[in-house]
Amino acid sequence: MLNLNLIQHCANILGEILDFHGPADMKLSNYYRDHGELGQKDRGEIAECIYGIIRRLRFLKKLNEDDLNYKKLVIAWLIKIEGRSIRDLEHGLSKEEIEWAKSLKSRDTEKYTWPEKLSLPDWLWGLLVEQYGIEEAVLLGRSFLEPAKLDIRVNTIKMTRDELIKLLTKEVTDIEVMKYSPTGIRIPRGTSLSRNPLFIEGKIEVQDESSQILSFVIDAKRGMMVADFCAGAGGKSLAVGAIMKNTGRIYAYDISEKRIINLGKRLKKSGLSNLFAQKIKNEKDAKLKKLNGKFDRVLADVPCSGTGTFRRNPDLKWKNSMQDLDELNVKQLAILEEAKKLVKKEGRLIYSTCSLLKRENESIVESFLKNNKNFRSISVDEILIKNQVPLSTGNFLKLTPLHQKTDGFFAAVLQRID
Ligand SMILES: C[S@@+](CC[C@H](N)C(=O)[O-])C[C@H]1O[C@@H](n2cnc3c(N)ncnc32)[C@H](O)[C@@H]1O
Repeated sequence: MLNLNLIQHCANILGEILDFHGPADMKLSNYYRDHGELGQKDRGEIAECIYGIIRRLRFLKKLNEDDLNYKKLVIAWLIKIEGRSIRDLEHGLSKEEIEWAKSLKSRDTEKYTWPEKLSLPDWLWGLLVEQYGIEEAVLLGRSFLEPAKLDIRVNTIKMTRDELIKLLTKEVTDIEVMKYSPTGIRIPRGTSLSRNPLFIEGKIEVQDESSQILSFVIDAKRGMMVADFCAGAGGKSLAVGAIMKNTGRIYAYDISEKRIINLGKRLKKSGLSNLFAQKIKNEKDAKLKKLNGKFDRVLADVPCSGTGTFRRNPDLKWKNSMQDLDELNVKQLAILEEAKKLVKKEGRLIYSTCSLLKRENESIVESFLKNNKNFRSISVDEILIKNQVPLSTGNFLKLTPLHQKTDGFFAAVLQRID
């Protein structure tokens, strides 16, 4: 619960974050760095408040009559979402602010539209309703408002999940064994791990359950050649490397130098020696040519709207537009068209996004299959069964925070059949 002395800090941070230039978590870290007087507990409470406000920004702005007065946004969040009483807040507020806070009580929020109540942009609400129907869209919208717990993957190169649980029980009270991923546990959000020896020694990684499940969908076997086309900082490459028990070879590519450098740092502590990371200029980089037709598995975890990750990255709600979605669609198909060239005969191309939108998922796969008759979609369910993942979502992997309590995620497995 927010200590009221921190209200002004929260208002200052909102002033920096709400232009939505740059990631919210980075701006928050920068603020903490410039305000060394804020202790660990204060930082936790501030983060809770800031993310709570970004999650419900549209609703809170509406209450605020669209006035971007940052302190009032914090007050509205405290009163309407956190249920704090006005008397509790009084000593930190001016007379005018107290009067305004009192007026909040009488606002009739029932008459707000669904996207206002659920704090979603109209364009996205339209797509969700079209795809899921209004009832499920409302439930999905509500699920985006629930903050996610912290998901951990055990690095099975170094220890088992049981060993991890035994060790962690001493310091973390509420540990859940993941329902689907055989390598994961879920712990309370806000648990600080950066100085934990398990993290420093590469025995654990922070990774959402959906991404852990994907690493089993890739179905990489010992000794295989695997390419991770959009590897980012390597979360999925590292997980696959461990599943392959440090055999075979994984080539991880990304256009972002910074992410490839971060991957290198994580790789060092992972204990893996089967992973090679390289920066590429773009999906047509000449480096890739000599590897055409060489891979058993090629993952294209393409850039997307991130609609599946709103619980963790609520600022994404306010960063994308319909036009961005059009541009993303072009890029997604272009990457898939280049990634396919790396797949060998009988090999598999895995297309994935952390999006809930058909336009970025099924529609891209459909277009691809239409133009590439030498690929066919194979059942994700069957792969999951073989890998002892107790989950069934049909031909494609389709996860949502509403149904599986994971980030929203999509994957299709496309086998080369010529
Ligand atoms: C969804 S993220 C990947 C996340 C990553 N697989 C992980 O598990 O952390 C998409 C990545 O694609 C990269 N990217 C964007 N355009 C690309 C391209 N043309 N070729 C390769 N990677 C690209 C971005 O830099 C970003 O890291």
